[in-house]
Amino acid sequence: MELNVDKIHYSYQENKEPVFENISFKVEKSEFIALVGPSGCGKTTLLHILGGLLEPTKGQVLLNGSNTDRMGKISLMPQEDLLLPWRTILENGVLPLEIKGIKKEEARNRVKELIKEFGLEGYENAYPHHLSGGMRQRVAFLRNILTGNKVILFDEPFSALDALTRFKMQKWLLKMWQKFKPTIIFITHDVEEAIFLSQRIFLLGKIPNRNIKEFIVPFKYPRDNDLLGYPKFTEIRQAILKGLEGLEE
Ligand SMILES: Nc1ncnc2c1ncn2[C@@H]1O[C@H](COP(=O)(O)OP(=O)(O)OP(=O)(O)O)[C@@H](O)[C@H]1O
Repeated sequence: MELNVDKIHYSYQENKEPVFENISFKVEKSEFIALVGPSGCGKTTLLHILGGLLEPTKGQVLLNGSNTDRMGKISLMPQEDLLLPWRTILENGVLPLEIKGIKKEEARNRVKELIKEFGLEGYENAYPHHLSGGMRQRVAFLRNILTGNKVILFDEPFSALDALTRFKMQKWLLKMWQKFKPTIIFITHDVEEAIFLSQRIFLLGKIPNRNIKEFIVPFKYPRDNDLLGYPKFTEIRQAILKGLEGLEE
């Protein structure tokens, strides 16, 4: 699904300084976009608008060209995985299918198949607290894939993970993205993570800039560790860091 953000403004309260004004951008079907910016610039607010949790004060968000209700069509993945602690991994996985009214047996079989693909085999009957942070994120992502939503918004999903798990999860996410082809918008504070994962990076400005600066990441997929040593990687990182520094002046 493609997303078209058309001159949106947002204020949490009337007469208060807006979080942003006049933001426009377009995201193509199956694109991977990273969203970076200084703390408090409005990244989460923007994600909540895209996901339909908030409505823009002005402007509109079009999903495949239409101004329909976005809730239920776009998935939001926050840092906390939102798994139900009293349900096993299998039972957590079947939730979106249960909601769609799919028969129990069929739902369980579909989830079991995916559990394998998501590297969670053997954990079907475990509870979320038995799993590592990275594994819980996989279950959360599996659940999002089962909703059938073609746009997935990530709000710093890996920031609580240790460096090695995080790197493994980045590679895993890219693999899953290539397989299922959702459109992804991914907030991160980590510039290297943004470059490693995405095709384009949006740097969200701060008051009074409040606009979006775009960086193209030209590397092909699949991507691997050696990317971090490429001169072009360093060049993009420097350009983004310079952009971030410029916002602090
Ligand atoms: N519910 C709310 N009511 C009023 N103001 C809010 C609310 N949520 C966020 N804000 C304000 O809106 C601005 C943008 O916040 P937001 O959380 O979107 O930024 P962010 O870029 O995601 O920040 P961070 O990187 O620190 O997570 C901040 O000034 C914040 O204080």
